[in-house]
Amino acid sequence: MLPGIKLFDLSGRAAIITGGSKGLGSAMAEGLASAGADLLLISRNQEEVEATAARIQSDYGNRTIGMQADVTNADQVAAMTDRAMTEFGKIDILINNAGINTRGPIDGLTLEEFQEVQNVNVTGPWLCTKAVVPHMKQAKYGRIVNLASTLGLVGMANRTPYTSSKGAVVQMTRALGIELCEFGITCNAICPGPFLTPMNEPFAETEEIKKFIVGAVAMNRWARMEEIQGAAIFLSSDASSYMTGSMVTVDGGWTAR
Ligand SMILES: NC(=O)c1ccc[n+]([C@@H]2O[C@H](COP(=O)([O-])OP(=O)(O)OC[C@H]3O[C@@H](n4cnc5c(N)ncnc54)[C@H](O)[C@@H]3O)[C@@H](O)[C@H]2O)c1
Ligand SMILES: O=C(O)[C@H](O)[C@@H](O)[C@H](O)[C@H](O)CO
Repeated sequence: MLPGIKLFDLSGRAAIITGGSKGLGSAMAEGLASAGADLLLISRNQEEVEATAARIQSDYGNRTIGMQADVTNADQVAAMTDRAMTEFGKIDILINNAGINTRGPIDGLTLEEFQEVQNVNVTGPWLCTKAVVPHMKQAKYGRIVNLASTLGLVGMANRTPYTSSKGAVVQMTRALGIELCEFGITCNAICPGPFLTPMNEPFAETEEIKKFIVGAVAMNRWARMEEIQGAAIFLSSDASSYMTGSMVTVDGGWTAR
């Protein structure tokens, strides 16, 4: 192994995770904390994100800070970046995880509902990346990990806002992967399959989702929350140094079919 390269070891690294208060964001926060990273978790819900940060810091002994910020608000994103620089002096890793999913047939959705999903899922990661990149360029190092989705790769009925936004995240990841690699910064995406997070819980018992889990997912089951952590640690670490603009599917074999 090359001197100074730390495969899967994130000790001494500082990461921002958006949407880090619950769901996949908090699962990935635990994964990165277990690999040694210090964390700034962002969410719109201050109480929730502070509670998650306190729990992770106490369980893993790293530094974990929770902060309220909306990824669609440029001033709040600037405050997020400033806070990370003040607390850690650098930003090694950005995980663009915050996202929303509004479902329904196209003729039952409003323009505002469509635009809100694009705003959070596409403008959010773009704004957060734009804010951290100058610091990463200066350090000549960075790992940007976007949470796309299998629904950025394949279609699903009644998901036009979400599939459109995740297709855009896939393409943004490819463009940034190419644009940033000359500065020592990689940008890759995870495309998760179905995880039983607060985003999906209200739909878990619907016939549509039950049929989908059995019919589309080769492993015939929901993912366990910790099953997102390997890909998140890998793409945040030196182990993925020759990857940029890549999609890593964690989908129980859904898109292999
Ligand atoms: N759950 C799945 O099966 C699944 C599958 C594929 C992709 N994803 C993607 O993974 C990511 C996380 O999904 P999840 O299921 O954990 O969702 P979730 O709803 O359980 O959690 C989303 C998090 O994002 C935060 N958030 C939402 N809008 C925000 C905003 N404007 N600013 C700041 N924070 C905001 C919420 O506060 C929360 O912390 C999303 O991008 C989602 O699209 C999820
Ligand atoms: O109800 C839904 O819209 C789906 O269940 C999604 O949330 C998927 O689980 C996920 O996006 C897979 O890529």
